[in-house]
Amino acid sequence: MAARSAPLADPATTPQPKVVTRDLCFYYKGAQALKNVNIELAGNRVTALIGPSGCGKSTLLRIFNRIYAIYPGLEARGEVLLDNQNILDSQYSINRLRSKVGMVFQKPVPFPMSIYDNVAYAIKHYERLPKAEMDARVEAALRNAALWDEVKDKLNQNALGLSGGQQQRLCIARAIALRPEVLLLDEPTSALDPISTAKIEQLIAELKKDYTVLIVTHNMQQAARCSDYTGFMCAGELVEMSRTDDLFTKPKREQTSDYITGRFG
Ligand SMILES: Nc1ncnc2c1ncn2[C@@H]1O[C@H](COP(=O)(O)OP(=O)(O)OP(=O)(O)O)[C@@H](O)[C@H]1O
Repeated sequence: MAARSAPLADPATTPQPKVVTRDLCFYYKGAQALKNVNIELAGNRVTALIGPSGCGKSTLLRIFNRIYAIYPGLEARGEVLLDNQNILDSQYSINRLRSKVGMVFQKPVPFPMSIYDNVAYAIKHYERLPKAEMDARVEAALRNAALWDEVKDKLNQNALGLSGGQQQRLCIARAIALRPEVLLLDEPTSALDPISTAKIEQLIAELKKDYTVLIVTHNMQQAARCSDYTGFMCAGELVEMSRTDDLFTKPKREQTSDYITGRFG
C-alpha cells in the first residue's frame, strides 16, 4: 500500500500546495503503473521525483498535463487537483490545461524554424498579439530562460543550429512564453554536458519565483542541488515525500535509505 504523503512540514513557511493528487492510479492498457499516489506540489517551489528506472516518475509527471490522453488505452483514475479543480475531469479543457501547465522533455525538441519563431509559434497558438508586443514577449521568455544574451543577434537563424544546452533553454523559453503556472521538466539535463546542466539547474532555481516546478531526474545530486522537496518513488508508489534536505539526510523509510545510499536501484 502506498504511503500517504504527509502534509509538508512547518505550515508557517510552507507555501500552499498548487497541485494535489488523490489516490491517483494509472494504467497502460490495463497494466497498473501508478498505485494510489498522493502527492502535493508546493506552489513556487521545486519538487523533484527520484526513484529507480521504471518506477513511474515520468508517468506521474505526464499526467499533470494529460499528455497520455492522446494515446489510446491509457487511463488515469483518482484526482489531480490544480488550484482545487480536477484536471482529469473531461470538462476541464485541454487547451486551458496546456496554457497553465508547460512541459519540457528529456531531449530538446526545437521546431525546425527560427529561434524567434520557436517562441512566437507557441504564443500564437493561444493569443493574437501586435508585432511589438510579440517581440517583447519573445524577448522576455528568452531572458527568463537565460538565453537572450546568447541569441539576441541571431533570432532569425534556425534553432537547430544551437547547441544542445541552448536548445533545451529554448524549449524552456517556449514553455514559459505561455506564462504557465506549473512547469514540468522530464529529465531536462540528461542529454546535456556538465556546463549546460549547471546553467539549467541555475535556471530552475530562478524559475520557482514565478512557477511551480516539478522535475524528474535520475541524478540524486541534481535533486539535492535544485529542489525544495523530493519524492522517492518505487514500483508505482510514492514511498516518501519530504523536504529535500530531510529526505537525503534522515529518510523515514528504509526503502528510501537503501536507494539513496546505493544499496538498490
Ligand atoms: N507507453 C507505455 N506503454 C506501456 N507501459 C509503459 C509505457 N510507458 C511506461 N510504461 C511502463 O510504466 C512503468 C513506469 O514507467 P515510467 O517511464 O513512468 O518510469 P520512470 O520511473 O520514469 O523510468 P525511467 O527512470 O527509466 O525513465 C514501467 O513499468 C514502464 O515499463
